[in-house]
Amino acid sequence: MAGLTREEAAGRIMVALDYPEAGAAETLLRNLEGIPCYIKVGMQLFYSAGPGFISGLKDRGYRVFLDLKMHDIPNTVKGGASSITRLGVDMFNVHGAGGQGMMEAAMEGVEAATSGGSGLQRPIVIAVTQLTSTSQAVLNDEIGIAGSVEDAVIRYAKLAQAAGLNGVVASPQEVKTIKAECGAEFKTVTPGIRPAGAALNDQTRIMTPGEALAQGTDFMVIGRPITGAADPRAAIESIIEELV
Ligand SMILES: O=C(O)c1cc(=O)[nH]c(=O)n1[C@@H]1O[C@H](COP(=O)(O)O)[C@@H](O)[C@H]1O
Repeated sequence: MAGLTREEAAGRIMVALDYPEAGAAETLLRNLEGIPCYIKVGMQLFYSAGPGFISGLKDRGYRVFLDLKMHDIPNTVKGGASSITRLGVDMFNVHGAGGQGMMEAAMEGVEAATSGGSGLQRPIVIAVTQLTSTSQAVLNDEIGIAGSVEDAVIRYAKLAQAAGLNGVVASPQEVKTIKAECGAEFKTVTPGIRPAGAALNDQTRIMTPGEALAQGTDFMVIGRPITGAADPRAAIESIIEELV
């Protein structure tokens, strides 16, 4: 629908390896072998498999998004960002709720790790806005933030941009407004992707892969619709098919 090549389409998909240990993740990777997708490692797998798993992915040529959603005082986040940068990942995230100062500290951490001829690449740094599991009702009535989800997301996106970050994690439903407010170059990474008919699980702000691409999203984070499928390779192939 959007004229992407198969390779471009695969490159926009970030497969979320939400597994309890490396063995299960390796089984999935073997199943998807040869598909040039991005790999997302989140807290469940990283806390279990650790930095060695990340270097293994990099050695095999994968682009890696390390999703640890750092949210702490600026000094701690700065140190964490340096350590993550030294793992050689292509992308990592912090939580926008830490505010502009915390996000600036993350960028200082990246700078500290990459300066002085370290030879390390600068990862793309993005901020989590409002989780895609958060509904309008939960935001207003439970968390106690007034206004629309979209307003809250845009507020974080602008703070992230002011802090020098490269983009945000948000739902595909907010992509057009983020791009309008922050510019086309500001990256949008969107979970909450559900092929037509797939189970929503705990996601609330969702779109199909084709709809998300039409909104102009840069990357789609997709976990269970692929990892929970009886045939994960067929599942990702069918998503790629929807995007070309
Ligand atoms: O930062 C993320 O990646 C993230 C942010 C967000 O708002 N919502 C969200 O679902 N995610 C992650 O994206 C993935 C979505 O997985 P599925 O719901 O299984 O497709 C999970 O690994 C989540 O941790």
